[in-house]
Amino acid sequence: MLKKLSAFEGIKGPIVTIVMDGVGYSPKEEGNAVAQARKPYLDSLMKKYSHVLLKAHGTAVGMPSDADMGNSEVGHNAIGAGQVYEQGAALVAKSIQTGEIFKRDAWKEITENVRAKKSTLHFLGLFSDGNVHSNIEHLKAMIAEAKKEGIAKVRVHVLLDGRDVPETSALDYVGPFEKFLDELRSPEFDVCIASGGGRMKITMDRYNANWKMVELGWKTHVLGEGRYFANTTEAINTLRAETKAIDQDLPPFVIAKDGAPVGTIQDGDSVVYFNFRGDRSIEITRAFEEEHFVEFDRVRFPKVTYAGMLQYDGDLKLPKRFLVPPPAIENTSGEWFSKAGLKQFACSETQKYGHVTYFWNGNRSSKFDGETYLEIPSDVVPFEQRPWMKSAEITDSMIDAVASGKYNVLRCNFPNGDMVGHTGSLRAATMAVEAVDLGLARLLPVIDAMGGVAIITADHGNADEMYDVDKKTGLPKTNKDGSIKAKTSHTLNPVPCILYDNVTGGRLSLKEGSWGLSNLAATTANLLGFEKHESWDDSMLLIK
Ligand SMILES: O=C(O)[C@H](O)COP(=O)(O)O
Ligand SMILES: [Mn+2]
Ligand SMILES: [Mn+2]
Repeated sequence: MLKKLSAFEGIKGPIVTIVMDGVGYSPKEEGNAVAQARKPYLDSLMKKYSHVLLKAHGTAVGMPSDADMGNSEVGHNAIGAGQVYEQGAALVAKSIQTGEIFKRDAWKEITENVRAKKSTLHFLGLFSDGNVHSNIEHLKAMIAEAKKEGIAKVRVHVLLDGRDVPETSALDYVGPFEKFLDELRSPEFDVCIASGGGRMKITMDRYNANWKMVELGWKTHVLGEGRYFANTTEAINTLRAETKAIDQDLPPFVIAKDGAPVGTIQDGDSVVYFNFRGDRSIEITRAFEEEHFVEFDRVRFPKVTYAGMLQYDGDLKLPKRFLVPPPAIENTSGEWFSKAGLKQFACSETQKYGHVTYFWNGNRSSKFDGETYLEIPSDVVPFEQRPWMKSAEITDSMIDAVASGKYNVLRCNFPNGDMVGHTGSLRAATMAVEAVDLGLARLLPVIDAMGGVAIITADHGNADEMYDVDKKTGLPKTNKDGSIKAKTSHTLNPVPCILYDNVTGGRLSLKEGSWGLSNLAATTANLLGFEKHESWDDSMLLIK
């Protein structure tokens, strides 16, 4: 049980954590949608209330190095668990480096299956070195190992990124990768790319937001249905010229030879989904694993030996076979607040719903006792067209939940800074931040009225840098037509953390220090009048 604090009895009203997804802090104004947004409420909070900056990237959130940006999974894991675990990106890299991955049963089953049946080994996943969902180096290591182990035929299905890496960088990955395959290819080893498409068009949907994407991916990778091209470079060049889309939004393509697709997925094949992150892996995994599947008509359901890079959901055991064990995230704040008998409320719209539930609770999909979840359905539109997203509805629901008096601890996520930040539109991203500001201005007074306190923070940066800046010159890069190259990915910047307290008469503040997202759980525990769990990182709270 969490012990009661002796120095402080705890706030009587609700403690509310508000995550402004993708709203990082940078002193640089140019290309910074957060700084440029008209957000009088948030600006006044930064003047009036105790605040600090939190590290939200690199080793502070369990990434392999400090060159790695943060992301929603590692960010919400750290906030919810109050601790830093080595995350998927680091675990897989290590397992490959030590060779452990190839000694485990999952890899052996995948490879023995294709050797025994003389069938094809397929790799499907996000094709970049973004290190958020996947890393192309992991893919290359597995292909090289497959050749070493005498596998005869490999097909690769590539989901183009442009979201965790520069927006039109796909050919920077395709070129060197084709060369890598050319060097491996031999009469005994037949390897090539078989299909692909933009990650926001096919396969990588999350939280059941848009199953049509997964259906289109299935048609592309499994059935080989779609527009044929002779190779990936031709596909990308043609589709870019026709659609003007950035990589993440490019339509699907099928690589064909002599009028037939080169790599459909058939009975007896093995399939490795090489993304390590779960949210955008669960739906396609279900399509490959579920015997009775109702989300769309698969037309053909090949009997394959399937493995995910990691297990994506420990409660649902999805997938059954995985190449590397996921981090065992234990003693989350959700669990211990539940054991303390507290009532918890979590809310976001579909796009971030799993962030405040599944990621928050250490990648568990089931609830702890006393937890209530509310999902507001997201629009299925390009978010630069609706930068306000469902911020008003999230605010309405949070106001109702706070005012109901039923909950001791509440959490919500405003997706705007992140989802609109990923589109690369600076104009829309400033509006996204402004929409969050409107929400805060409505919600926080209700928390006052209930005698509560709020922590306003974020999980990583995104909208704080909307220009792709040349590291050497410090100037924004430009496109061929002279326009500024947009940055669609997250940033390495810290995030704000504001303690909004109008109820203790100034007794509480945040200590100066070198803090990260993993310090939030202990801080919340203290606000509730409890000591932190022994495994959590320290509280930032100073109590007078
Ligand atoms: O999945 C995505 O949309 C991006 O790769 C990462 O964004 P998130 O970590 O904020 O979800
Ligand atoms: Mn996020
Ligand atoms: Mn994001």
